[in-house]
Parts: sequence; structure tokens; C-alpha cells
Amino acid sequence: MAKRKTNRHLQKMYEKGTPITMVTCYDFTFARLVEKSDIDTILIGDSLGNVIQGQDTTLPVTVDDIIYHTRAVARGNQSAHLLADMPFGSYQANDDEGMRNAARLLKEGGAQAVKLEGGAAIAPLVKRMVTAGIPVCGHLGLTPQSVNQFGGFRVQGRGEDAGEQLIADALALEEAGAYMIVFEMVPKDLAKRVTEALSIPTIGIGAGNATSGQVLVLQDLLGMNQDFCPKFVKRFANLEDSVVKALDAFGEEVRDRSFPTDAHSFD
Ligand SMILES: Nc1nc(=O)c2c([nH]1)NC[C@@H]1CN(c3ccc(C(=O)N[C@@H](CCC(=O)O)C(=O)O)cc3)CN21
Ligand SMILES: CC(C)C(=O)C(=O)O
Ligand SMILES: [Mg+2]
Repeated sequence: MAKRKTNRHLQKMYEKGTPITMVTCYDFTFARLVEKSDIDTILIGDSLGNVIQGQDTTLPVTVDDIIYHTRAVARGNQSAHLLADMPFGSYQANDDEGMRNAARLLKEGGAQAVKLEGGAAIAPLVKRMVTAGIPVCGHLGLTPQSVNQFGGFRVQGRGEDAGEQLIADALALEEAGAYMIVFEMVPKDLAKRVTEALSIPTIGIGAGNATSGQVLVLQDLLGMNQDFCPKFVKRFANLEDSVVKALDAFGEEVRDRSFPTDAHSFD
């Protein structure tokens, strides 16, 4: 059994200038396929609310949901670094609750690290987690759990003040001990500046190519999610068409009784 990549592996990659690759993954079957690839990190993202549950936002996702999916992923993949999202409401009420929920993602889910949306305001909690032995990844820019505050899914950090705020938040997270920070939907020049200001890796999604690595939602990059097409998504395959074609082929062969043949039958 290969050993999982750790936060230290990722830091070494960053120091060597090797880009870090991350995809979301929510189940055993895809986790196996990710294992066969050379992706470094799996994020069990609260985007499972959208992708798996069909919700409009990530807000309804629970800690139990994340644990359930993290367990499935951990069974299918033994080598990727496993990072689990702290869902909305799991750390906002108070830090004690955040601590208990983060510990659950490691104890019950099998995650190696947790990701929290937020900046300077959550730095004390990040520090407590790190002190307790829980590696923390930050998430700044478009933080989808704040969609109601933002009034939509829009680019963040535009303008001088917002840019300075984002850099201050990133530095506060680094100071608190975060080992990595995701930047979602921020102008590429700002993502470059903040990456240069930090000595921990940055992972971009809609943040240009100057971050230390990139993340995409698995179903988006596989082209299985054709109704969702924000500017930052590139489809590296068109599985949606392949799947529909396969389903139609199955249906047709059932209807004309050409499937199953004797090769698929028992005497
Ligand atoms: N499948 C999936 N992929 C994701 O990347 C993703 C999720 N789900 N769920 C959680 C968040 C939500 N995300 C979103 C959701 C909507 C837009 C969006 O509508 N973007 C438009 C408008 C941008 C603008 O206002 O400038 C775009 O064209 O990018 C972007 C990211 C990213 N995350
Ligand atoms: C889009 C990524 C960064 C995420 O937080 C998620 O998939 O939930
Ligand atoms: Mg998320």
C-alpha cells in the first residue's frame, strides 16, 4: 500500500516549483481512477452538495455528508493527499464546535487535513486546529458558503481595497499555521501577488496560472456537468456524451434483444 502524500510532500513540491494538482472526488469508483492518475491531492469538497446532491448551493451539506464521502474516497485511493471541506455551519457558531467537527473529519472520515472558508476572522480557530495536530487549508476569494452575503457567485478581490484585504487575510492564515490556501475566482494578477507574498502553496480555481497549483471539480473537468460552465472550467473530456451514448446503446440492445447474448447468460 503506497503511502499518502502529506502536507510536507506538498510543501516540498511548492519549494521546488512543481505545480500541485488537486481534484474534488466524492466516491470510491472515481477515487480508484484518481489513484491510477498522478493527481496529488483529493478534495472532498462541499461542492458535493451541488454535484452529488443536486442542491443549488453548498449550504445544506453536513459534517456527516462529508464524513460519508471521505470514507468512500479513502477506500478507493491510498496515495493522494486527502483534504476534506468543513461544511457551512460546522465551525461558525464557535471554535469548540469547529474543533470537534474538524477532529471528526480526521477520526471518522480518514481525512488528513481540513479546509475552511475565511480569512483573518478565523485565524484563531486555524491556530487552535494546527496546534491540535489538524493541518488546515484556507479558502479565500469566492467562498461559496458566503454566497448569500456576496449576492451571487462573483469574482472577489477586485479593486485596491478588496485586493489588500485578501492579501491581509492570506497572511493571517499563513501566520496562524495554514499549510496551503485555495484562491477561488480572484483576478489573476492578485493571485500572483498573493502567491509571491506567501511561503506556503496557493491553489487556484479561476485565479490564473501563477498559483502554486490548480483545483477543479472532477465532474466539471470530465465534462459530465455540461449545464455548469463558469469561465474557469475547462473540460478535459466529454464524459457526458459518452455516458448518454452508452446508455442509449444499452437501451437499444435491450429493446431489440441483442443483449444479453449467450456470452452474458448462464445455462
Ligand atoms: N460543479 C461545481 N463546480 C464548482 O466549481 C463549484 C461547485 N460545483 N459548487 C461550489 C462552488 C460554487 N462555484 C461557482 C458557482 C457559480 C459560478 C458562476 O456562476 N460563475 C459565473 C459568473 C461569474 C461572474 O459573475 O463574473 C462565471 O461565468 O464564471 C462560479 C463558481 C464553484 N464551486
Ligand atoms: C471548488 C473547491 C475549491 C471547493 O471548495 C469544493 O469543491 O467544495
Ligand atoms: Mg468547498
